[in-house]
Amino acid sequence: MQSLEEMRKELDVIDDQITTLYERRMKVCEGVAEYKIKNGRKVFDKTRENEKLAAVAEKVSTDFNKKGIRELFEQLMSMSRKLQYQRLSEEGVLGRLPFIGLEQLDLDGARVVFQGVEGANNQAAMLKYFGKNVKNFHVPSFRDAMEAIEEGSADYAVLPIENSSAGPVTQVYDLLVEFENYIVGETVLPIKHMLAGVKGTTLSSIERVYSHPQGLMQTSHFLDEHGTWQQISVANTSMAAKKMMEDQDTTQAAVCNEYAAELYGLDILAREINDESDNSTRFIIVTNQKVFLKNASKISICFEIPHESGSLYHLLSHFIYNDLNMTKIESRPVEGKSWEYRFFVDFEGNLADAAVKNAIRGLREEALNLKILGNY
Ligand SMILES: O=C(O)C(=O)C[C@]1(C(=O)O)C=C[C@@H](O)C=C1
Repeated sequence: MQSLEEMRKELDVIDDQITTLYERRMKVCEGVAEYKIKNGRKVFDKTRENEKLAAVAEKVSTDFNKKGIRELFEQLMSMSRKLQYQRLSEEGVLGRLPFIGLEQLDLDGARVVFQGVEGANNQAAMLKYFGKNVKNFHVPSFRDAMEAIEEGSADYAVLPIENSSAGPVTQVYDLLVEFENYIVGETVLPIKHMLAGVKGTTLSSIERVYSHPQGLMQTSHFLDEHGTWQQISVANTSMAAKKMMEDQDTTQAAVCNEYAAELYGLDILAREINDESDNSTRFIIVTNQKVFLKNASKISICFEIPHESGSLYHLLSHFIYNDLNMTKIESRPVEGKSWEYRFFVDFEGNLADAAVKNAIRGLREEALNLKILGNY
């Protein structure tokens, strides 16, 4: 039997050959890129790649090696594509993205819509971002807020997108796909939940507790201690508070913020019942124009992927090869396609950066239905 040293020497010789061949292959790919730039051809050619993968798998013997050689060539062709996108970027033929860069947002006389009623956390987020003199109105649902912007009755909407303890506000993710509205800003607000009821309500008189599903989730430890209370979801925490005022019923209570409790004349029965003491929610600012701030530093996109092994891995490699820092990934089911998912990715960058254009070009060619949700 050969010694380990001898086998390693043999591997070194083989690897030298592979390395030389790799460089030679990439040199040819540079030529392919030049050809494609000149002739306006797409970099990604799925048919050619599939033919290549089938051909190389034919040339090796065992199932293990067939799988291995496919993976190796998937990787080689993926590197080749990245090199080609880079050449396209250097030649300035990446194309323009349909977003207009602005020095600042047009906030003059802006009308802002938020979901809920007076006292909602959405309202507090709006006041934080736009200041207390902002012209505003509220609507019953997130969908209504999206529609208000789309049809132009509001210029901006403020929508919650994620909570530090309860996670994503999934409905807002889905609406971002459905509507031609774009994220232009974000703000994070600490959220402190109170348990509030009308005068005379006590912890022992409560039978039902009302709040937004996120409010119920974010206070689940406290609510679990009162397991007999029925938990009822309503559209907004402040709507729950308003309902308490309207019903004047001591068998029910609301999970809402302190301002809403005060506004609707409720007593606070328990303070800061949120599971996490630093509970906070991130809100996005949405508009109907494809604009971004020139100093924006975060991009949100979403895309579907072919239902094939390795698809997500290959798509995400566009971030790695363009040195882009991915900060978040979420997935949501695709409507009408059971067990297929749409991915939402946030990464650092500005739409004017070459690296970003390069990554988006690659993602657009290889993903299905890529949508840029905003740069902010
Ligand atoms: O043949 C091409 O068109 C190439 O760009 C080369 C190559 C490869 O590396 O083999 C790379 C990307 C395409 O998706 C298909 C194949």
